[in-house]
Amino acid sequence: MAVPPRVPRSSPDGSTPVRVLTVAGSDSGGGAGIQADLKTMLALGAHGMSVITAVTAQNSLGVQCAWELPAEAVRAQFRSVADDIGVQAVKTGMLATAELVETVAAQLADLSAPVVVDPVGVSKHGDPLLATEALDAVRTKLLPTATVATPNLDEVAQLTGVRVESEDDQRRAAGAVLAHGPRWALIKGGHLPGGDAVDLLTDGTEEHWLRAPRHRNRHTHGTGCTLAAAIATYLAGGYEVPAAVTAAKEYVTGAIAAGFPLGAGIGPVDHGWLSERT
Ligand SMILES: Nc1ncnc2c1ncn2[C@@H]1O[C@H](COP(=O)(O)OP(=O)(O)OP(=O)(O)O)[C@@H](O)[C@H]1O
Ligand SMILES: Cc1ncc(CO)c(N)n1
Repeated sequence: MAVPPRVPRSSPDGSTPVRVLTVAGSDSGGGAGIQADLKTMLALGAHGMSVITAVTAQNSLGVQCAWELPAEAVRAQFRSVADDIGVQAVKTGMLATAELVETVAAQLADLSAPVVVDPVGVSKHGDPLLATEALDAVRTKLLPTATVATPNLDEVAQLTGVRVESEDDQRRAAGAVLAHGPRWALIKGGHLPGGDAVDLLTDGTEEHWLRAPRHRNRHTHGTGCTLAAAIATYLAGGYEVPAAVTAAKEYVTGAIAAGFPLGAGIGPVDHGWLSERT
């Protein structure tokens, strides 16, 4: 198994340490959302910060309840972090409502740091994490701010209408996502059948097919959040997009292989797997 690097101790501007922000929902079970993101950032050697958009009561069986925060609370958290500590990359995850999508997009539009948009729509159990009325704001306000957008196949279908069943479809889906303005699209094939988990990264010119062995482990709670947070961490550390996504894929693949049972349902990936290796 490839062992991904940790980011350098100091960030590209010479300051220490690399600082990454996640704007996402809290997962009480600790496997996805804010908790997955902060663990990923720590594992890869960065200082993680958080803007909490929503609180979920969630475990290995699904999302039992969710409450979004007021837009003012989201804006205030963002300003506190950006104005004082400084942000070298941002990852967005669960944004819950159209108002929060617009609030976050407005903050991102003024930021010069790279942005990874994980357009979270539903949880692994099918529980909604984004209001259907918010899809338009994701397309028109959030995706244009993205350096990389990382939809899974359900999110691609929701956002673009493209149904993906093959690698050719992944290419068409990427074109449809790029039409909404992100610089790069990563179309994750984790939900496709096949011996490998294959993701397509493209900016419309370059194509990178990222392949990793599909692990038969059912403890995959938090895969999408972990991948997007790792990409943001590597971008904050000065990596170019293809190198950042390649290293992030190595990190999530190892975390899936090491995922463990907790609760009666789908357990979390192991964010700490690297510390066993190095
Ligand atoms: N069983 C598996 N073995 C190896 N890699 C996997 C497996 N399942 C998913 N992946 C990879 O994990 C990453 C996340 O993809 P996935 O499609 O699971 O995201 P997601 O559906 O957004 O996750 P989430 O359920 O957290 O929302 C991708 O790189 C994908 O290829
Ligand atoms: C809070 C949160 N964000 C994202 C996901 C995606 O799976 C989840 N299950 N929970």
